[in-house]
Amino acid sequence: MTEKRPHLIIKNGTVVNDDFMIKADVLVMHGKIVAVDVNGNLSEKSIENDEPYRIIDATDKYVIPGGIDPHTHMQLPFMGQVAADDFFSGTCAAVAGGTTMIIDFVIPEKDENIIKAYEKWREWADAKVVCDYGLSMAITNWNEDVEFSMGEVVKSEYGINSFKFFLAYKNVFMVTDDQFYRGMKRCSELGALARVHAENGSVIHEKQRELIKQGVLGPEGHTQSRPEELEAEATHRACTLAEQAFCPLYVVHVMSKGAAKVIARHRQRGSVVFGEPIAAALGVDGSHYYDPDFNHAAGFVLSPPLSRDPTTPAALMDLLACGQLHVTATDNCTFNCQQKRMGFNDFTKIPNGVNGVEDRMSVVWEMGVHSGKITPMRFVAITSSTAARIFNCYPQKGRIAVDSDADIVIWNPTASRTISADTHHHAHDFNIFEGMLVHGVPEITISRGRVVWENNKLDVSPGEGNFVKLSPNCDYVYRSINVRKANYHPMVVDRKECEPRKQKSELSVVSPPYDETPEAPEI
Ligand SMILES: NC(=O)NCCC(=O)O
Ligand SMILES: [Zn+2]
Ligand SMILES: [Zn+2]
Repeated sequence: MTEKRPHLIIKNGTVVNDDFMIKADVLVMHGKIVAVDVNGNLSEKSIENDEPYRIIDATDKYVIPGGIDPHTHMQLPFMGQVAADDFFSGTCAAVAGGTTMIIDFVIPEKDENIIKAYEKWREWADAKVVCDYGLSMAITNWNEDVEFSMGEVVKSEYGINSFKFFLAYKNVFMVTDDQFYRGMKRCSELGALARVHAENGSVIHEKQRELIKQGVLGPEGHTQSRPEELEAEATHRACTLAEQAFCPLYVVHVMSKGAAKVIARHRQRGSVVFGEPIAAALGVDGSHYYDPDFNHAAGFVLSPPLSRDPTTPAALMDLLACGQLHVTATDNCTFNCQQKRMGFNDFTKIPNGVNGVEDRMSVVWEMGVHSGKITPMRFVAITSSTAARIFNCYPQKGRIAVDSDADIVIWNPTASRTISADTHHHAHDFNIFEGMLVHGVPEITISRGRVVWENNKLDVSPGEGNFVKLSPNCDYVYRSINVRKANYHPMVVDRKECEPRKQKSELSVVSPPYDETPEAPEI
């Protein structure tokens, strides 16, 4: 084991954090960063006790914190199928693309105890992950058991600090507004973050029925049943209810300009709300739903759908650049062509979900840094550090600094590659970015000090990754909300001295005689 995992001296690279970049050497021992040296003095002499070490030359490369993908669904049972990427292939794809931590979702069935569901996910993931992972918990129902169990899973033995609510998928995962509000009040009590899938599930359900009746059966029905307005409406509702509940909110998969604008408007009013566009929305658009090939069109089906407006991907990147959107994720939830064919004659049965975990870093680099919109520092912020801050694992994750975990990527900004299902490390047989040329390539990925990806090859074993417990009461998301909560006092009007109300006959109110009542104005 020690032979396979020597200490690492990364020399001559440019270290990039979200707030500075500088030429420096980095020393990695026992899974941690133990030195960052701007004088270039690190050498084999830095290694104690003749232990095995390896020097990595990072000349002309960036040394960046490993990517954090805060939104994945590995091996998710969904719409009668199980997502093709399990925690092994999914995390293999992650590290091949420069991502060293994922946050996946426990999604209990409506009548399932959330602690039982949590244990199931841990069992699935612990045995298979090749990099670190955390969990977020979905709340798909509301009752006393759910309310109590939320309090349990935020305890340190479980390590959950965020809860996700679906306003879509009627009769499956969707919660009503009152359940959502109560859930967020509970989050606020517990110091947890609320996350939301924002779409109007009830109206979508109606539109799906209308379209099927009208004979629209193919994947084009998916986009037509989910107009962008229904994403914007639900996003506005979610932000409004979160404000009422004194709860910070994180909107997952922001897919449209309308939803992004809603987030910006609420932030302008002081709301603590974060927006997460995904790689799919930054790299491709919704024109694919009209492709005559069912397999192709169905391969792009996810919810909310990709925008039909071809200017949306660039607009979302602009908002990431200027700080109105905050993190990039993937919603990685992959299905084979065969699985997508479940909905051949009925688009409502096409399993929803696409890939992203392998290609996110390169797609964001291409659309952001290579296009000249953002700096490498902002790239680090939106692919890693801000997620670490929001989910309360910073600077353990998301930073190149002494004592941080050695989750590091040696990033070659001048290399390029063409994305393809033929070469990807996902378990499924389709890639929504097929044929896309991306500049910016993760040449080496290091997970807790282990080189897991190099020379286009994986060197991993299932179960090598660790579960990262995430604790509540994160200052980054709760500081201002806690002040607002403390300043809020419901108003009570003191009426103790009030006389009982007089009988109607005693009241001296003079109402005008009937014929003097002014006429209603004509419209
Ligand atoms: N997004 C999607 O289509 N599939 C995964 C489940 C979800 O996040 O909504
Ligand atoms: Zn979702
Ligand atoms: Zn999702």
